[in-house]
Amino acid sequence: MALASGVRFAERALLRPWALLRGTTLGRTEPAAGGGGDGARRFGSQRVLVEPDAASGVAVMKLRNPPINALSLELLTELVISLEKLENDKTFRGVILTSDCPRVFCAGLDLTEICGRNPAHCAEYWKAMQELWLRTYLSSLVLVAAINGACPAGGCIIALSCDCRVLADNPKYRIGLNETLLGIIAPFWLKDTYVNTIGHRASEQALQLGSLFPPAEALQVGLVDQVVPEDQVQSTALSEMARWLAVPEPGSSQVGPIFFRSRAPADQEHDAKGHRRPPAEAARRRHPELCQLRLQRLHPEVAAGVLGEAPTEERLRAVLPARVLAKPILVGTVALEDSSPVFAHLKLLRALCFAHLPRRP
Ligand SMILES: CCCCCC/C=C/CC(=O)SCCNC(=O)CCNC(=O)[C@H](O)C(C)(C)COP(=O)(O)OP(=O)(O)OC[C@H]1O[C@@H](n2cnc3c(N)ncnc32)[C@H](O)[C@@H]1OP(=O)(O)O
Repeated sequence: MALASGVRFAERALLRPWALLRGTTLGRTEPAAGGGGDGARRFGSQRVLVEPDAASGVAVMKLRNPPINALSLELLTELVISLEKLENDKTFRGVILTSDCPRVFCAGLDLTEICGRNPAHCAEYWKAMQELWLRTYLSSLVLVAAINGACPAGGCIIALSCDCRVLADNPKYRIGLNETLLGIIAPFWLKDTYVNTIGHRASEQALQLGSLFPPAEALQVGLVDQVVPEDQVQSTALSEMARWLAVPEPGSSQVGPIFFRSRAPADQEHDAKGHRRPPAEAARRRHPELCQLRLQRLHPEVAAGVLGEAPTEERLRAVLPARVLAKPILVGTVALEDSSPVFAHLKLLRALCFAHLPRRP
């Protein structure tokens, strides 16, 4: 949610996602649907459509990377840029995140970005993913997720990074962190995000089992705040947004993501002169491990030994999309440096570990 109003992401140099973009048109501006009589203009990029309403200070941001809104490097990058653009525009205080693709909110990481790619690409991809997480989780805007489709894995993380979640009541629209079923072990920050939302025991169970919750269960466990008929998702999200924005000067109080989402000692939040650090820098100080993530090409046996048991080919074949498996798999693993202070906590650092599988016959 909103941070102190004067606090913005000054540390832009750390977030230079446009450098990652290849062949993407950004900043296209066109009249908003419905006339845009208030002067608000629709803008966006190839994969992110932004419909701003200057009068209410709320923008609707739609993911449109068909068919399933997989988080490709381009989509991650364009999301970061679009959010940054709105954060920099004082007109806007809230964003509703939703999908422009039927039946899917977001399928999570684009597995084609990490299968059969070289370590440099995987590292670039992993970094972009973390940047989006930091950008959403520590956003100075109120973020409401209008979840109008399936919401597994990375899609769920995006939703969890929002202040509030409204899910369409369709049993096919399941939500949760199913990473373990893919042989991906949740990094600590992903686990923490789950715990912060649904509590320790529920997270322990859900993460380890890779549970995907249908709407009623998602509501019961606290993963979403409202479940409503599909045609009411958008309007409910707008009502929720109004409720959050009704709080005077959200973020100028001590109640905001920094308050709730960190347990940082004061010296990580403030510099020697007592000035509040930019949120991205504060987050990096709290979690130096984030900066230390390195892609290492580990020998499969080493990966299995260091990172725990590698998933079997049968298991992966059962869950991974056929298109992904058609490519030579993997890739290696993302792990923390040996020198990381948390290296001992294996459960937390088994970040992204796939088995080394032979080419599909
Ligand atoms: C804030 C930053 C993010 C932090 C992220 C932290 C880490 C997250 C880890 C992950 O996200 S790993 C990815 C896990 N994702 C999944 O398990 C989703 C798998 N997909 C599905 O469950 C379904 O596809 C769906 C999303 C429910 C949609 O079902 P639908 O029946 O509508 O479509 P499909 O026929 O299944 O798929 C269409 C097409 O898309 C391919 N595909 C599906 N998922 C992915 C994916 N994640 N990456 C790449 N490609 C994917 C699928 O293979 C089909 O391809 P085809 O060529 O048409 O056969």
